[in-house]
Amino acid sequence: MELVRILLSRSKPYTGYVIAVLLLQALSTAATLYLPSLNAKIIDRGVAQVDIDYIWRTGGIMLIVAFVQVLAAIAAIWFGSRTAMGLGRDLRSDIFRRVTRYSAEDMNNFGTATLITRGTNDVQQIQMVYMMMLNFMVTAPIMSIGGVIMAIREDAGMSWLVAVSVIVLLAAISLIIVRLMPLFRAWQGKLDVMNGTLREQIAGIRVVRAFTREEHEAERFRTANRDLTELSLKVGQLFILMFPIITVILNVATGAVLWFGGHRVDEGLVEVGSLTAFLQYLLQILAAVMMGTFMAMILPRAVICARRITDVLEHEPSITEPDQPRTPERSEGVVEFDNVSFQYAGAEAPVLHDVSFTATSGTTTALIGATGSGKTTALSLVPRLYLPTKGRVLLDGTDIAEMKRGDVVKRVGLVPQKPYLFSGTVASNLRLGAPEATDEELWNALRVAQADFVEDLDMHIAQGGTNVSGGQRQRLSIARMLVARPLVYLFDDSFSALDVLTDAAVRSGMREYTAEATTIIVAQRVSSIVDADQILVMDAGRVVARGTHEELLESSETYREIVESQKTSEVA
Ligand SMILES: Nc1ncnc2c1ncn2[C@@H]1O[C@H](COP(=O)(O)OP(=O)(O)OP(=O)(O)O)[C@@H](O)[C@H]1O
Repeated sequence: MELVRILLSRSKPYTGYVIAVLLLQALSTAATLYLPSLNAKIIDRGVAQVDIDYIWRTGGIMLIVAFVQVLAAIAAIWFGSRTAMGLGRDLRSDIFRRVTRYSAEDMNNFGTATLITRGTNDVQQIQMVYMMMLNFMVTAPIMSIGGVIMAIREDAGMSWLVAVSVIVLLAAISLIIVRLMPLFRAWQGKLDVMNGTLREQIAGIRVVRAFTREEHEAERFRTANRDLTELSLKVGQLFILMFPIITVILNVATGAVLWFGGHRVDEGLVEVGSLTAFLQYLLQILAAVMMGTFMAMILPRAVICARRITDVLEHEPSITEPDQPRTPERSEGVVEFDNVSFQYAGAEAPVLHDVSFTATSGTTTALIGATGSGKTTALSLVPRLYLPTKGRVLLDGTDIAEMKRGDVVKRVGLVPQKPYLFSGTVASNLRLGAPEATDEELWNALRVAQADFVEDLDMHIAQGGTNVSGGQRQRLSIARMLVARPLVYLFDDSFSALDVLTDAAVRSGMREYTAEATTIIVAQRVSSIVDADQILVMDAGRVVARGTHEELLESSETYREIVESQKTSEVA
């Protein structure tokens, strides 16, 4: 079972701590078990025979035992917490490390939201169960078995009372738990729905406002929220029921012990002190039973979480490092697509079919075509975000599948369609690919990328770059790539948020960077690519025409249509 595997394998670094917890808990429980029998002695010998000296002495021992019990319990919890928290930290960092090795395809398959939940909430569940296990694992068995032995030693004649109380308590708690479990499972589902709704609404708040859908969305959220609340109330009601029921059982058990015990004291079968001790042992046994049932209640959830975490940790990234990596002998940045086809995992048909072209250094290759024709997909094969399902992508003559990821990334820079900025400053974002870049280099890249809104390199950038506009984000991410100075520059529709004049200014400024490099541009606007050395016209995943702007105007009907459609829209 995954939970056992996770706990056993990951406890290894904390073996010393785990042993300490177990020993300390054993000590603390033994002390707890010892106390009632000392109490019995004080009553039966000290009080009954008015032996003040004996009362003092045994009372002193009780004090020391109680002190040891408290100290051992505190220390056990301290070691237990450190172990459980340490295990949680290790798990989280392993999940993080594994996820950073995932390819784009793996990320698509899992989904960001669930990976976050698994790395936070699920780990927390495991931590909690582990912490309880460490503390109950020793306490509950010792307390229940030891309690039974000690109780029988005090008065064997009433042991049937222990059996009856345990059975009644178990039956009552089980009845409640059986009704709670499905509610718990449903609750997890409802929580997911509410989180999902909330996430979607916050992320899409602008669209909601733009289409004045606030009322509709509020209603959707209200429903999700109400479902969760109703279920939580049901869970709460059962929980509330649990406490009075347990209290009643404990009190009835106490009453029964006093009733039957009282008669036995009358008959001289047992002494008062032993009766008191018996009562305390009975309560301890019932407490141990409650611990056990509580564990049984939270265990299934942890089992599910462990399974979800194991799925992440054992998922082999779909793109792995080659066993014998090859490094290209040249460093020119020549990109070659050799009969490349590509199909997304789970998709019904390929989105690229037999794409072949070569982009050499010092030249610009442009991809143009209808929405969904596969331009972005083709571009994302260059930095090895995906591997082709057929054919090869070569970088300086070497298949990128055979290169180390680091070697590919060093040579290739991509400005994605939706650029992402990290929380920090302009400088920290620009230095992402070149940590040693000087301020001067940053300013130069900003100037070329027309990011003239930046007045200070320490300007704050919010998570995701949400405190700058879409166009500004694009300029910053262009600057970020310029700073890294790769051999291959990939622009995925990176100029779309720029106006025509800025677009032209950026492209002409970039020549000082890209003169020797290979540039591949995906563009919607023909004006962005008229100067390109070769233009590939894509349609439904195929390259249907290639050539310069002039050549294509002559030869390609599709290209002419694209040019015409843009002229019409410009006039309009
Ligand atoms: N992660 C994915 N999983 C499955 N199919 C995908 C995925 N991403 C894109 N596709 C599909 O692949 C096809 C090509 O998409 P791609 O993004 O490469 O097109 P594009 O030419 O760049 O479009 P646009 O100009 O709109 O950016 C589309 O039909 C799209 O539905």
